[in-house]
Formats: sequence, structure tokens, C-alpha cells
Amino acid sequence: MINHQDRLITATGLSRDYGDHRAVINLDVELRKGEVLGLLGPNGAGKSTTMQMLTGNLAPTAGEIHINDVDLLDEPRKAKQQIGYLPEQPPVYRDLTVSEYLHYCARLRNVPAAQRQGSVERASERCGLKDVGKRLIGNLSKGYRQRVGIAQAILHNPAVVILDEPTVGLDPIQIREIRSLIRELGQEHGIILSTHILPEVQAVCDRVQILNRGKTVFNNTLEGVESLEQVFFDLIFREAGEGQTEEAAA
Ligand SMILES: Nc1ncnc2c1ncn2[C@@H]1O[C@H](COP(=O)(O)OP(=O)(O)OP(=O)(O)O)[C@@H](O)[C@H]1O
Repeated sequence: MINHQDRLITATGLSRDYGDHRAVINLDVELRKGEVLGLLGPNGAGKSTTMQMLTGNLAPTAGEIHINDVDLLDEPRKAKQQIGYLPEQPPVYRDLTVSEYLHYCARLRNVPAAQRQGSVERASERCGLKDVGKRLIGNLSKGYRQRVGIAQAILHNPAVVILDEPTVGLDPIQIREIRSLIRELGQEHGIILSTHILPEVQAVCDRVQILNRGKTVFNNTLEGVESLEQVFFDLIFREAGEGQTEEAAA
């Protein structure tokens, strides 16, 4: 039986149009505490649009989003306090030190002044940044910059953390470290992870939701799935085949 108290995100009937184009169509997304959800799909499937709606950065054309029981559309400020977001291009300032930047983000996130130092220290510790607090972000490796991006996403201790392509461009050691950080964060928060790297999903995700042409085509745990790659290609190519048949019949 589903325990509703454990639900960190309940989004129902989400749609988003760009002009005449329906990018996301009547989509449901759920995330529970302690869960790492992988959001997958080919280019243009609607992943970024969905994540931007879930983070309150893009208004849905239709649908409802509740974050930790707060209605995102009715109470956006309150709901956004429950969300940390690492966009594909981390919003880091190269001319600030790691510590200056995280303090700045804590202020933006409305962390009370008396708690900012503690929040910055906690996030730095969890992301392995304690020794680089005084370094300029511009001089860090890409892997460390990514950690800074994740640290800003968890500064205010949000219930939900949404990560867009968090390991893109990292070397294999950095990838391993960031993946283990994601798994660790997933125990306390709920995480949505979007990536094109299927082995990454098998390594860190508890459940996978695959989108194609704005709709869910798979939503399940990976138990018993030997090759996610096979599942992915079967679904996407089957749909492509069906699309061609529809077009040919039209
Ligand atoms: N601002 C926009 N204006 C018009 N169309 C858009 C806009 N943003 C996205 N789209 C279209 O909406 C669809 C879904 O795009 P979206 O970026 O959400 O997909 P995605 O799954 O994140 O793709 P990718 O893996 O390439 O990042 C695509 O057809 C895209 O061209």
C-alpha cells in the first residue's frame, strides 16, 4: 500500500505546450522519500521541460504539482524552498571562492543569517569541498565545480533534489565519486536524475521513468531488468515504428 506521507512529489496531468507543439502530454510524476528516480528519454522527449515545471521555473499548460504537500502553483515560494536544482549548466560564478559562492546562494535561498555558516559547512562537508573553500571556482576541476553545483542544490536542506546530467564531462573517477554522492543524498532526500547515460541509471536509480514524445512509456523499478539499454531501445524503436505506421496510414 502507498504511504502518502512519504510522497515528496506528486505531479498529475502535467502538460506543456510551446505554441502548437505539445512537449509534455498529461504526465504523472511521483517521488518518494529515499528514492532516486531516473528520468530518461531520447532528445526532445520532454525531460528538461518536465524538470523545469517540477522546479517551478516553467508554468505547466495544465496539471498540478505538489512538493512535500505544498501546491507549487498556489504557493510557489514555499514549495520552492523544498527543492534543490542542479541545471545542466551549473550556475557557478568563476570569480568567487567556493565559500563566498555558497554563502551567496544561502542568502538567495533565504537561509537565516545565523544559520548560513552552518548550512555552508554542512553542504561543503557532504560534497567533499571542505578543503577547497578558499579556492576560486574558476580554478577548480570540472568535477569539483560539479560538486559546488550539487552543494548549492542541497544548501537549504530541501526535501527534493533535481539533477540534470550531473556527470556529463567528468572523468571516470569523478563520475564514481559523484554517483556515490548521489546515492548517499538519496537516502535522506528524494532525487530526480536526468541523464543519457544508461549504466549510470542502473548504478544509482531505484526507479526509472522513460519519456518519449512527451509521454511516459515506462515507469518501474529496475528489479529483474538485465539490460536497461535493451528496454530503452525496444520501447523507443517500437514507438518510432508505430509513429511511421500512423504517418504512412495518414
Ligand atoms: N522554449 C521552447 N520553445 C519551443 N519549443 C521548445 C522549447 N523548449 C523545448 N521545446 C521543444 O519541446 C520538446 C521537448 O524538449 P525538452 O528540451 O523538454 O526535451 P529533452 O527530453 O530535455 O531533450 P534533450 O535530451 O535534448 O535535452 C522538443 O521538441 C523541443 O524542441
